[in-house]
Amino acid sequence: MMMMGNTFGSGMASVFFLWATIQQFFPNHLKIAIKECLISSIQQFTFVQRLSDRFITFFSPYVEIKISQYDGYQYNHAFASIETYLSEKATDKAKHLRASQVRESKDLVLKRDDNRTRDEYKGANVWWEIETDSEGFRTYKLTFHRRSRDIVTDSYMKYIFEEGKLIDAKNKKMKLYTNNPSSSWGPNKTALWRCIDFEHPASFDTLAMDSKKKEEILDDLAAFSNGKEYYKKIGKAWKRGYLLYGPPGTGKSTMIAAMANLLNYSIYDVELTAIKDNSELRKLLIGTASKSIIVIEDIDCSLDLTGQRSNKKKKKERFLMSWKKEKDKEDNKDNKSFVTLSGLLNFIDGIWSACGQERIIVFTTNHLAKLDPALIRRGRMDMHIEMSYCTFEAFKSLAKNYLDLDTHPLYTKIESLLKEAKIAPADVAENLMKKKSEIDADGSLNDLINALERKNTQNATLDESSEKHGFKRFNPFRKLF
Ligand SMILES: Nc1ncnc2c1ncn2[C@@H]1O[C@H](COP(=O)(O)OP(=O)(O)OP(=O)(O)O)[C@@H](O)[C@H]1O
Ligand SMILES: [Mg+2]
Repeated sequence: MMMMGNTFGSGMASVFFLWATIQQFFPNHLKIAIKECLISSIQQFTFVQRLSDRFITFFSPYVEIKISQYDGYQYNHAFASIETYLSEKATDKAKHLRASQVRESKDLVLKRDDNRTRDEYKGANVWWEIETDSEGFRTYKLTFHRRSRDIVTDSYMKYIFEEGKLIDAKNKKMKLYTNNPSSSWGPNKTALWRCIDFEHPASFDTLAMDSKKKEEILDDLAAFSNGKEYYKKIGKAWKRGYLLYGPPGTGKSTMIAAMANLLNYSIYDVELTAIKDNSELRKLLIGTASKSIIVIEDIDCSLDLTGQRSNKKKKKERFLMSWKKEKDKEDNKDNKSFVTLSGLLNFIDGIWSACGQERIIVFTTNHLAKLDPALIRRGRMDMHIEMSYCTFEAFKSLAKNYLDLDTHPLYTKIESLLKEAKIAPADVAENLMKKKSEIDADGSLNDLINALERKNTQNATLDESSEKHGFKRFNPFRKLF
């Protein structure tokens, strides 16, 4: 076809060149005769081409439709539906299958495991093929006979998109995506995100924290997820930011998992240090789907996001950044991120955030005081949630969870020790965990009491030495809000 097109083009050029020469040198009556002759040969040529087109179509009567994983920067959700449909539904027609066991189910689940699958719909045969380009982006190619064109375009495509969505809803499969290039997860390897099924047992029922605070968070999440019309009415992008702060082991990551389970959202775990620059961050964030939680853990460690820098310091940093960039270009081995605070802020409240709807952004930090006030101001991070050391109320909820205990004679002692001790729920949970085959509530509670007493002695020693040296113990988690 291509060759035929070229021949036709160069043939036409020669005809026009000939005509120009004739115009210049030939008498009128000859010109008219030659003109008529030329017109009839052009007509014959186009006729031959039409004929050859029909000939090719006759011998290759197949039509192809391509569905790519990404439409520009945006993830193509039709692609995801096709993938779900093909991997779960079209197994009876596939030659190669993959068996796996899913969560609580005892049965093996069969999934398609070949690159080419035949499917049948209302008597029409179609073939699906997956192609991966050099950058890792995938494209589904659908091939069918042209006589099935109407069935395929009018109803088969609609059918598979709907089926794919239904299967996803039924399986309630949430995904955990990461952009970390070092992770070698499969099977959905893409250049932007890699993902696995998200299966975390965390829930708000098992999360030990102040019950009033928990209630507030649950109400906020419910208002957000049902707020489609409200956000539209007030003209705001349907998104919400949560900042979780507190010492290590107080349940920040657990709360994110509980949020995902509650709302049935997928999680995008953003590794900022693996992102080259602001434009790569933008690409990544635009590639996220709706109904998702975008998580940036330990934001203070991921980037230099400290606030109130002096101009002099800023200038010096900018100089160092550009120098480093040049150096990176040179040896291309330093993996440092060049995402800036403004790049991040731009995403949070810029137009990028409006590209997708129903998205939650969560930042976590152990050091609230280290963050730039611009990053955590209200409106950007709508709700600031302090995850604190274990209180007696949180302990009771952990004991109920781990030991099935509502009350115990040792509770009074534990309550008074907890008033002094700064112990994370993770450490309490560690002591309450079953160490033998049988639950030994007394043993676990005594372990906890020993741990609390040790903590209190350590704190007392620290306080004593602080007083002696005339400084106060620094508390980075002082409540700012
Ligand atoms: N509030 C809590 N309620 C129930 N379990 C908790 C709580 N906090 C911590 N845990 C337990 O401790 C483990 C560690 O908690 P998690 O990873 O959520 O802490 P974190 O605050 O994210 O810590 P880090 O700041 O180090 O990331 C969890 O697997 C969970 O079992
Ligand atoms: Mg964590």
